[in-house]
Amino acid sequence: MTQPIFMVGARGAGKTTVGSALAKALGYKFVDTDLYLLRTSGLSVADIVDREGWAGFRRRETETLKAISSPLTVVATGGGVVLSAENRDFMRQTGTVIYLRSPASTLANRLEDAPMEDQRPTLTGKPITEEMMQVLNEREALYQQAAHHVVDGTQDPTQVVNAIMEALALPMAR
Ligand SMILES: Nc1ncnc2c1ncn2[C@@H]1O[C@H](COP(=O)(O)OP(=O)(O)OP(=O)(O)O)[C@@H](O)[C@H]1O
Ligand SMILES: O=C(O)C1=C[C@@H](O)[C@@H](O)[C@H](O)C1
Ligand SMILES: [Mg+2]
Repeated sequence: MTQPIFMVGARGAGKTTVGSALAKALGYKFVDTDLYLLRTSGLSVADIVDREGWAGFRRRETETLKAISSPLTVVATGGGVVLSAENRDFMRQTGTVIYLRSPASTLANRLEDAPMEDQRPTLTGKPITEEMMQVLNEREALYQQAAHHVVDGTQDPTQVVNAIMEALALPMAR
């Protein structure tokens, strides 16, 4: 299997953390749409949203997704990548899509510990637990629709990597 592996899920799901560990375990390259955008434009998500609105950010995200996806690569996506049918189709058709699934309470706890507001400006204006409940209500079906494999993301990152390897029927990481 050489096609890209796309990590999807909500903010705090571990797409960046687990995706990077998975790439290491597989000897794949690791890329991240949020970090690529930050590095290439010099603008944080909050900066882009201030200047261009969420629609501008989503346009850039779609361009980035297509530009950085290549064989033997793990791609950590942004939490909202599944909102676009174009993105969902692209990922499903060109790669293997892993949905890292955790309840809103787990996501909110992680985000409270590491808010990174520049990269995660509020989506709803609500407190974090309510925001994550609303986001999952709105997106759960889209994450499921995009995914080839749904993996429990509540375990520690090494265990999540091993669960993904098992789902992909690959030898386990040590
Ligand atoms: N499996 C895990 N167990 C415990 N903590 C985790 C796990 N995965 C991620 N974290 C922690 O949760 C926080 C968010 O993780 P990460 O940045 O990887 O999420 P993300 O899905 O990439 O979010 P975003 O959509 O905002 O980019 C980090 O502080 C990270 O250390
Ligand atoms: O869930 C979302 O909509 C987002 C998640 C982050 O990864 C960033 O892509 C951005 O903050 C938007
Ligand atoms: Mg991330």
